[in-house]
Amino acid sequence: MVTTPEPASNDVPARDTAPDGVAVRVRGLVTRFGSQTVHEGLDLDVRQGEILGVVGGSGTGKSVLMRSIIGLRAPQAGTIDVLGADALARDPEQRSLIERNTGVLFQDGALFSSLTVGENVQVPLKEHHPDLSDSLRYELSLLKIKLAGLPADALDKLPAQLSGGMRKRAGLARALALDPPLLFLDEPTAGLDPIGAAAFDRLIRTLQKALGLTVFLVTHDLDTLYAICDRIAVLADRRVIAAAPVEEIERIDHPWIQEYFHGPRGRAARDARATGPGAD
Ligand SMILES: Nc1ncnc2c1ncn2[C@@H]1O[C@H](COP(=O)(O)OP(=O)(O)OP(=O)(O)O)[C@@H](O)[C@H]1O
Repeated sequence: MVTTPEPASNDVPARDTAPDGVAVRVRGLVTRFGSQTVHEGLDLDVRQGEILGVVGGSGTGKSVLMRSIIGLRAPQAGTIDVLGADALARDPEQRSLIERNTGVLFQDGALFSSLTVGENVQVPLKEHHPDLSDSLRYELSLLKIKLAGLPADALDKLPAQLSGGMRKRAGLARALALDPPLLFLDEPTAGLDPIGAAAFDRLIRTLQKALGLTVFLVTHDLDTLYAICDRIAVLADRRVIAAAPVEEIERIDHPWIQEYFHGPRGRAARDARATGPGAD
């Protein structure tokens, strides 16, 4: 695997392992918007090396949770630890360490529309490794684009010239630019047709295994949950009511879980896993 260079000696050391096997630890999280309480004492562990699927009804605070973990919004209370660093610290060194160790794919890809795909992938490289030569940066962006399953000629295209599925892959290439051990994905298969969604699921699983990634994945897609997630965390009643493998989650006697996992779509996703190409 090609890796980005070691930081300079006066820099914060890269940290790519969790001290105790827990890559992300959230404790007592409280999130409020005005009089609306979204999270009330939410606890969650993301274990190193797993794909954790985060599910819950609309408005239960999945995206806000993800944004809090990656430091885009400060909660009213609680602690968030990412690879042993305090994610809520304002200390720029801690922030930089977390930024360098996390890749994020937002729902719409969040690419800069005026930059080519290659330039988009180079943005984090320029920010965190300004000393890299242009040619090395170019080579790295090409590598990431190929890793994300895009053809080399996608490098010089603008995001608007790509299909929705290709834009997601370009966003994934950018998320992987710094070789982060932690990947955050917000609704990665939303808007993709079933074949494209299944291909994207397989890509995430393949990359996760090959690169040893820890993945936090917000989704509504039952097929994704059954196909690639090691554990599922369910948000309801302003907290994580369960975090376990899908077979255990299905059995929990909670109205939202029963409706979600045992409705027609849940049954179809379960059947697809049992009979599909990925079945054991
Ligand atoms: N910046 C904001 N200002 C005010 N309210 C917000 C803000 N961001 C989120 N909320 C509210 O917080 C709640 C949780 O939002 P969030 O986007 O995390 O939900 P979600 O679980 O991801 O939902 P969905 O599955 O529909 O995407 C919602 O009620 C939303 O309206």
